[in-house]
Amino acid sequence: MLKKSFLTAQHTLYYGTKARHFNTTNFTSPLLKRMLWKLKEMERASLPENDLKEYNELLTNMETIYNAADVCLEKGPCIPLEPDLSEVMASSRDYDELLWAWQGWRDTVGQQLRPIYSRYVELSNKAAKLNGHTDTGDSWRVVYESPTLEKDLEQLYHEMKPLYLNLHAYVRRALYHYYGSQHISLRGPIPAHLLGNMWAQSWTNIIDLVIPFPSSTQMDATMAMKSQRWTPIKMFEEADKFFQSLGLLPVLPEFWVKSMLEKPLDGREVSCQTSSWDFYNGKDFRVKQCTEVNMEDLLSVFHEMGHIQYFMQYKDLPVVLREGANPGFHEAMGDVVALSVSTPSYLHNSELLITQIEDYESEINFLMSIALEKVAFIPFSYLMDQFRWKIFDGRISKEDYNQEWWNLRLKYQGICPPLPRSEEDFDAGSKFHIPGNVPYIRYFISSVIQFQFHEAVCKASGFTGPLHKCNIYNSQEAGKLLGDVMKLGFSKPWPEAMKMITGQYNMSAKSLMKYFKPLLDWLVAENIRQEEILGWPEFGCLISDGT
Ligand SMILES: O=C(CCC(O)(O)[C@H](Cc1ccccc1)NC(=O)c1ccccc1)N[C@@H](Cc1ccccc1)C(=O)O
Ligand SMILES: [Zn+2]
Repeated sequence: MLKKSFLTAQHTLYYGTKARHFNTTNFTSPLLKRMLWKLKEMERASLPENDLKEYNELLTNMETIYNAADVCLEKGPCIPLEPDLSEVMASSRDYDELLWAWQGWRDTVGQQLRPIYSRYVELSNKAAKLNGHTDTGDSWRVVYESPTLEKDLEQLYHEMKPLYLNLHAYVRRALYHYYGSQHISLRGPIPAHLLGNMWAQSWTNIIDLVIPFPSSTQMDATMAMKSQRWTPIKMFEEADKFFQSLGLLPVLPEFWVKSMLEKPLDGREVSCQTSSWDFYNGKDFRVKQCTEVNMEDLLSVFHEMGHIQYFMQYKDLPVVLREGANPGFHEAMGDVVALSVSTPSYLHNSELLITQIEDYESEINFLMSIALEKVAFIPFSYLMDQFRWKIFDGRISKEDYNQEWWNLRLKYQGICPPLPRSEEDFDAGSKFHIPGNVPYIRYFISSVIQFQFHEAVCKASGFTGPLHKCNIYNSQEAGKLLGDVMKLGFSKPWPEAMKMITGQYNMSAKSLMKYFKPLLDWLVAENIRQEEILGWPEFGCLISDGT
């Protein structure tokens, strides 16, 4: 991989340097200007050879540490993140067992990564400056072609904040009832290890603790998938069928042969971080996923098949334009389709949901299950690059990585570390995308635009009911909207692609807020009834030594 990465950089340097000879100011073709602008973005290829070699080694070391990490039981096996530790975080309801997994993962991964990360930051910034950017954060943001990007994102975050605060207060109350007042304060943040996920980024796994109407329909497609002996292949076939029902492209035969759809049983060490790959030859597209048979992974399958669909739709463009309109678009396509997959109507048609009761209580239960995924994710996906942008531009110095990480986790998510943390730790490094050098604001943007796309494709399909009941299965009109934008790749500025789908140029949280309106109304009433405090005026966890 190191050898290939070096050869790729040489290729990028050769063509990027050639592109730099052209002054495109007076060029008449916008497409040509765009292609040359893209070619000039050489990233790491601009580094002197020895720096480039060191940079690639740092990235490889960080990813190796992350992939090889596991947590060892006193007597007995060492267990990896996927699927074992994630399963503990999802299903354990024992405060101390959750604490063991949460701390073990961070002790193993975070501490090793810390010294490597600060050197990676230095070299990454050096490359950014050689490409004419102020720092790596600047170079990451330039792909969105928007001088007001940071302000626009802050505005979107504030539009959605009331929804998050009400969900947070309600969930805190439910966890307070279950884990008790010695662990949770109703005026404080929520301990980070109690939310059903290693990073508290998705709260769907604690639906059983927070379900508003326990006696009404609880969508549990996971049980049905397991009892009907679904397999990972079947999950990908279902996704492929759904995309075809929209008039979009089926995956090619090679996909089924060359993808890795399950964790290998032959003991091979693989990275179980999910990813999709375009081999740029117009026919080889692959997913690598350690798929488990459950609803969460079914949605992840749709997410990845959205990447694959994008690859196939733009496969005939010049290579330099084979990208999403912006990285958020590439992350959103699969999730738009997944919003339909989550509906009782789709699950019923797939025989994953027997009863389909349409009463108010089932509707609130349903909206809660979607909010635990999508609303809980908003502050997490926002803070991940607030953190890194500040490191890259020097506002966060390497001595303060962990303190600043927890300041942001408290400020935006209202969660706290259930154990004392120090600057020996690097808790941000426990999330793949940090050692994996994968920007994260794309997922925040996807969270917003996927609801704009959902509203647009539902309208195109002729659906007129409430957004959360819309299932676009079999709608060629819906598929055409998405397909036409995916065919553009990176050839047009993303606002034009946005206008093609939604009729407007800008990102807006209105669709997301419209989707969750019935739930927000219920949450506000419930929180008033319980006299909840919105937010967390107290700031720390009740650490077990009673402080
Ligand atoms: O990381 C992922 C899914 C993996 C991916 O598809 O976004 C993957 C990330 C990755 C992995 C290795 C190298 C680079 C990126 N992205 C792709 O495979 C990808 C991205 C852009 C174009 C083509 C493929 N999801 C995020 C956020 C998320 C998304 C959707 C639902 C829940 C959570 C997470 O799990 O925290
Ligand atoms: Zn993705």
